[in-house]
Amino acid sequence: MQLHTYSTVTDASAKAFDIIKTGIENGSIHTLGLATGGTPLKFYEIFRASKLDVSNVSTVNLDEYVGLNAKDENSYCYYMEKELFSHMNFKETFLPNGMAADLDEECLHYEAILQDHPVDVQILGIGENGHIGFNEPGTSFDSLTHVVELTESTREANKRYFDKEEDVPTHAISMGIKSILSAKKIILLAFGANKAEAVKQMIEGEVSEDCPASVLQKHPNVIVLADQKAASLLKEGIARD
Ligand SMILES: O=P(O)(O)OC[C@H]1O[C@](O)(CO)[C@@H](O)[C@@H]1O
Repeated sequence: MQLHTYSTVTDASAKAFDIIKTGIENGSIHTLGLATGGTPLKFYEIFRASKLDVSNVSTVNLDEYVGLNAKDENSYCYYMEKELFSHMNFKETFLPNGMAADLDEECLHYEAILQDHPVDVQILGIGENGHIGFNEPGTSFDSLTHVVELTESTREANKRYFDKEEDVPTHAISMGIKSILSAKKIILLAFGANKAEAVKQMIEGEVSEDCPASVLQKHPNVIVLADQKAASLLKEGIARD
């Protein structure tokens, strides 16, 4: 795992975009894995301002809430349209359908989409409890796309986007840990002091399902782009550049 630390979110996000831009321009990125939440907002701002030609690029998103339709401002589908897709010319874009009548069927369907669109680079955020996608602590490292019951800590962290706490969905569809690990390259963004403990566990902790992000230690090509606050609990002297 490589770690790069930056003094600003903008610098770290610009680095993430540089890597993606290079891959798209040299033809090595056909499918881009995308994330939602607060973390990648600056990355998307830089991305959409670039007006990069992405007509040969497909995207797959990590997750979607169950029960929110594409017009719901809190759905990840709405978020992606607003922050990126409506500004760009992607070939095709995929998110799990949280409105599917048969959610288990939808998980199989999404996993088939992932098989047809192997992810070249996956953008990830990290939850305060170490979750990646919506894979909460305890999720099997062998998991594929599945329906997740959200933990109280994740619902609490995400309630800032909703009018009322009870509006925060209780379930989501998420790519599984195994699905995420099949990406050829992973760029994890982590910003803010509230992510410092999760970043420490991810990088220095033992690889354990108690911290889903720790599984990234086993992936051969992971770059962590963190601000100094998120990296603040790491041991002095840990390899960084
Ligand atoms: O970027 P945020 O809003 O801190 O959220 C962290 C993670 O939690 C989620 O919002 C939910 O899984 C992810 O999309 C994100 O990577």
